[in-house]
Amino acid sequence: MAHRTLTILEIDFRLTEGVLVPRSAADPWLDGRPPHLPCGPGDLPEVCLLPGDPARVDRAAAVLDDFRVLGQNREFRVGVGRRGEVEVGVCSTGIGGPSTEIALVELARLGVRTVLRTGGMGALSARIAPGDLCVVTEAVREGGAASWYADPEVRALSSPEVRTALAATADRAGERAHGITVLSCDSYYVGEGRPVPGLEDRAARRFAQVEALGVDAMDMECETVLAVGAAVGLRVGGLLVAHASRATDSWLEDYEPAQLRMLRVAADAAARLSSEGQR
Ligand SMILES: O=P(O)(O)O[C@H]1O[C@H](CO)[C@@H](O)[C@H]1O
Ligand SMILES: O=c1cc[nH]c(=O)[nH]1
Repeated sequence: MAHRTLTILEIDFRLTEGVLVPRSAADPWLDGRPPHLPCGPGDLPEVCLLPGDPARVDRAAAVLDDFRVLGQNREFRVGVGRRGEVEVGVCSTGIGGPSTEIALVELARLGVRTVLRTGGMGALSARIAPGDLCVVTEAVREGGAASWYADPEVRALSSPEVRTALAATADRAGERAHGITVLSCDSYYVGEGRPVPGLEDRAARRFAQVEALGVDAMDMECETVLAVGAAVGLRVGGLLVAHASRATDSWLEDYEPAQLRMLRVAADAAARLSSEGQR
């Protein structure tokens, strides 16, 4: 519908029932297209995978048939493919709460109904080794973008049917996926207790604080996906892969195969959830 948009004196107008209407600043969608995600009405299926990293959108081509990229704007790269007979979307969220919030709100308005974060994490629990898959039960909330959508005492939980689909699909693929609680934080370095020159003590205090919480892992988007997604009416869940273990101070250098295992399980779960929705 972009052909119906006119730009006059650098202001975008849309033609609505024969009348030219300028783009609203309060609600800056134009002809059903959002201001950030590079897609429009009818482009996306009802289930969407949400990696943080835009490069993981292209990796999804290895697990989805007829995969095509719809476009990229900023950190938001969007593609669509098929797992079996079922269409599955993939949209990168970028790093952290603010860009993830934007993706969720725009996806919900574009008609997506179920979202699965497919991301990396740092394991805190010694039972989780680098490369292990984990199904998220809950994200511990540390504020940020999600606090505008759900009060701090509201728990950020995955939807039971999404969690069940991910666990069952992982099991069928022969993966021993851990059920985990993840702490989501909008800071990768000091916030995740990593030393920064001159801030080593602060980072060490933070890491001790994180360890005392007793969570299984840390990432930067699960809270937003679960809390904002639920607030805007989506079914939500997350399948994570341990890129690193903070318990053993180990890092998975050959990360690609682990990401593909995660994407394959997530794509199967997405197809399962989508066909359940159609019954
Ligand atoms: O693996 P992705 O989904 O990119 O996410 C993880 O990687 C980034 C940090 O390197 C953060 O966004 C973290 O949550
Ligand atoms: O240690 C890690 C690894 C991936 N993602 C994170 O947020 N932390």
